[in-house]
Amino acid sequence: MSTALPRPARPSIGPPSMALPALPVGKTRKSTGGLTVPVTRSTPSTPKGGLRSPSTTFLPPATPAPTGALPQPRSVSGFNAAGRTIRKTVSINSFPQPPRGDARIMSMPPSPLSAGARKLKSPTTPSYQLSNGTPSLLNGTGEGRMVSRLSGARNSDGLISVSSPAQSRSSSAQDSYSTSATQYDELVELAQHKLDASASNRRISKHDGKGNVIVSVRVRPDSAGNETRTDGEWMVDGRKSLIGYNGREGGDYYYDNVFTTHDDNSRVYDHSAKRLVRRVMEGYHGTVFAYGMTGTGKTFSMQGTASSPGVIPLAITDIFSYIRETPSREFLLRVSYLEIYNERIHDLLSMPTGSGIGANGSQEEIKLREDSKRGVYASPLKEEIVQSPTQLLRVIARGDQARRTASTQFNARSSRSHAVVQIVVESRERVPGNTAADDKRQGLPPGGVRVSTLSLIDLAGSEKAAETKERRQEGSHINKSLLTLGTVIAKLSETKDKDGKPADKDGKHLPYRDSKLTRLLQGALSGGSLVSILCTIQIGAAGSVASGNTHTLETLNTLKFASRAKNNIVSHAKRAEEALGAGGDGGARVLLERYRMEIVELRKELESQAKSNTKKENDEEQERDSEWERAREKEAEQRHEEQMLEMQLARTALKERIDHLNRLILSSKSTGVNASGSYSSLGTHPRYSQRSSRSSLATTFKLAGMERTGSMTSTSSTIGRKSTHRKSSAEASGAVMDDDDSQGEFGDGTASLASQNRALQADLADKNRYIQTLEKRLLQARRASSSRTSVGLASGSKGILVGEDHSVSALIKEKDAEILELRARLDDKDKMLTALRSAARSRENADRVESRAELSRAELRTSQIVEASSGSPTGKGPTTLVRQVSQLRMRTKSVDEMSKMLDEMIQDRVETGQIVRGTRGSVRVAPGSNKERGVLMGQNEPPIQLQLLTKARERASAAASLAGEQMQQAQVQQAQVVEV
Ligand SMILES: Nc1ncnc2c1ncn2[C@@H]1O[C@H](COP(=O)(O)OP(=O)(O)OP(=O)(O)O)[C@@H](O)[C@H]1O
Repeated sequence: MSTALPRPARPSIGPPSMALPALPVGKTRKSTGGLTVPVTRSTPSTPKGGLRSPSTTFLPPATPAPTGALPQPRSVSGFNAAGRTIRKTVSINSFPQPPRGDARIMSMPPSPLSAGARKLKSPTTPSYQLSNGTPSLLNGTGEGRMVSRLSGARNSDGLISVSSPAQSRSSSAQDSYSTSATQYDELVELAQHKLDASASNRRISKHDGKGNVIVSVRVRPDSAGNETRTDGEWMVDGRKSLIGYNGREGGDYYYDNVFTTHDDNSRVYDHSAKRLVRRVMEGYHGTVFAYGMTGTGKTFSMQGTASSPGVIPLAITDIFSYIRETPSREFLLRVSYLEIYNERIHDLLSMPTGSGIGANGSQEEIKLREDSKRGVYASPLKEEIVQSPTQLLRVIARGDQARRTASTQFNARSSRSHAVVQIVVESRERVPGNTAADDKRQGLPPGGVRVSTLSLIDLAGSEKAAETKERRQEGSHINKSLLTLGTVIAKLSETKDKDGKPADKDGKHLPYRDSKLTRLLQGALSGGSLVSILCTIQIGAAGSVASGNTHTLETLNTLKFASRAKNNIVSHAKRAEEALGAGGDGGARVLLERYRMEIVELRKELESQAKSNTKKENDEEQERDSEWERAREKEAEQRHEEQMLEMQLARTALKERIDHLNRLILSSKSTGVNASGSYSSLGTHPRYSQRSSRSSLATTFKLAGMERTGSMTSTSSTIGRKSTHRKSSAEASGAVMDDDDSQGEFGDGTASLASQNRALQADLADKNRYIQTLEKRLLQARRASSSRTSVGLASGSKGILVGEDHSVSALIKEKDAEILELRARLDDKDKMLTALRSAARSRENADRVESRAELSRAELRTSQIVEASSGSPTGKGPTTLVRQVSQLRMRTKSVDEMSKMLDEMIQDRVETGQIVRGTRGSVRVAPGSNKERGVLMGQNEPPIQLQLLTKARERASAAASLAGEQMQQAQVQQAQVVEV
């Protein structure tokens, strides 16, 4: 959506460029030293203390103005009512609104300045009914039209027709300022509507681009803060936007705005830049620059102070206000800040702050490039995207810090470089009804992006002379670039060369390339931009520095520069076209579009990532769950295995213990039970193991074998046959007691008893150790179980672990019970052994008595036999036979006694219900007996005691029958012997 602004016709009467005063070059100024203040003070009609009325004060000189004078000679005839109206139209502030269709077609003077010039030419031209103005983008809403009624109203306030004292004017000026431009615009708008209907036949030139250029002059107060004196050569009239100089080369200079010393920065901004800034936000390029001699207030006007912000901060405020007020579009702002110092471009945003002069040696050289779309631009240049006024101001303040300043003759902090703040505004229309989120979701570009640029330039001040070499060098560069600027502006025309490029009136190239400044301003000066030029002057009081001849010349030069700029610069600024997509017009520069596309892409990527992430998360969660399940199962398995292991261990331990006990019992049998099945008297209980060795030995002797007793008897009776007895004893032992290993290596029973004692004690120690080991294991199992229980409780798996704990506890209890039972069994054995010992003792006593009697009887019989049959043919003596018979009898008796004793014990058990006697004499464990369970641990075997008892009994029976047979054989032999 581009708006082709009307290209204004060149002013029919332009300032004669050839007659312009020299530009601010030192030498020139020196040569023009003769431009002294004209002796116009003598003008008798100048009212004292007040601004001279144009009609009375600024009479045209008797002689025509010098040829070099600007074409705004004072004209008395021009200041009639009509002239006032005309003058008013000169002010760009009162310019009407931008062109609107047919309403713009009005027969108006094409340009404010040309109107002024026309006024000079036709001073008696009657005033226009419609106060006109060049159709301009910078004139608010008036669009270049103003009804005479309005003019009349303005006239009626006496601002134009009646010159007022300075004080009166200044207060009026203030009033004027307090009446906002917007209000004024509204009035004009109202008038325009009325005009549209009635004046459609009137046409204004749509082609006068001068309305797009505003030239203002600001007068700085003197250093003492005094009001600018208007007596003498100078006259400043803010309302008339007039500066009159009464001296040599003097004249009246009319501009769009003349700001007096009373006008503050806010007013300056409102009238010179506000509308331009607004147009930039609408898509036009705009350039504001301050031009003037050093120390006249350029920086003060552009930057201002904290209490009185200048054009730059006020523009920034307006930019963001516009963005706020325009919800239908979205904006992106980026800012760059460069300076041209000694004809080199430096990026002020890339320089370290406070670097001062010459501290940028390491910076990459920035060059000016040209592009058909962008025009002339500096590259590489840092651009910062800003999102708030504060941020933007901070960026600019940072650049200010880096800017070069130095003290000069007229300014303690003089800018030594041209500084260019460039704010690039990208904007795009939002699709109606769609929120930004919708746009992003759909990924549809809602519209093209429009890019416009606002350049705010604070030029370095022209300077005549400098004290130091450095200042002189700076000054020469500054002056050269300003001279080139003035030259270009002076040569500006609508003429194009054969290539279609702007050329001067003679068709020659314009010297834009002669300086970096003009090259950079080329786009603005050649009409592609709205332009506002603020020229600052100081015409101070008499006696001040500013009142010197040189200073006056500089001031005049500034005024002439401003006049030329106003007359020559023609702006055909067009609203920038909207670039569709990143590849459209504007190309890669359109960051907004790029960002938007990037956002859309990123959003898509994010969504797809989010989807895949969600899926991945689900998968991971499932994986985690299954892993957790697996871990739990594994843990449970491990726990189960541990439990099984513990149980196995416990079972193994118990089995071992049972085996051990069984071994002990068997060992007891082997050591303590003789061939007739009697038991060793040594118990497993410690207290029994500590019994006196004498008792044990005695018992063992009795249990070890009857041949031992026999041996003793034999020894005691037949000392001379000791060796024979021993042999016989060994034979008998080998024949009768095959399983008796308790006799020891010496076979005398004494050594065996000692070794038995040792073995039993060792067994006892083993058992104790074993019990301790078992107790330790149980303790460990308890601890492990309790720790698992606590862990299980902490992890919330109460049920399982508590259950497990119960099973472990039950196991422990069971094991405890088993231990108790084992102990009880040991006690039982001890008791049994004690009983066996006592029985053996009593039997031993009885045996002694009986054996003595038997011995005497046998000896008696033997002696009788010997006497009856001397010299036996068998070789066996009758004494040996008798002894054998005696031994057999004793053994038979002993076996009987043992059997009897065992029967008694079995009977005891039967009575106590521990065992049940079968029908054929067999025994078995009583069902439900605790001991059975304790001993057998679930095995279907009879208890060890019973096995032993049964076995002993069987052996005893076998021994008895054997003894009986032997006895019978002995008796037969004896009978044979007797017969023999
Ligand atoms: N309108 C004004 N009202 C009050 N003080 C002003 C005004 N204009 C300028 N000054 C003061 O004058 C001094 C010089 O002003 P400034 O630095 O803006 O001049 P300049 O034109 O930028 O000079 P240079 O070209 O050397 O940088 C500053 O101290 C500033 O405060």
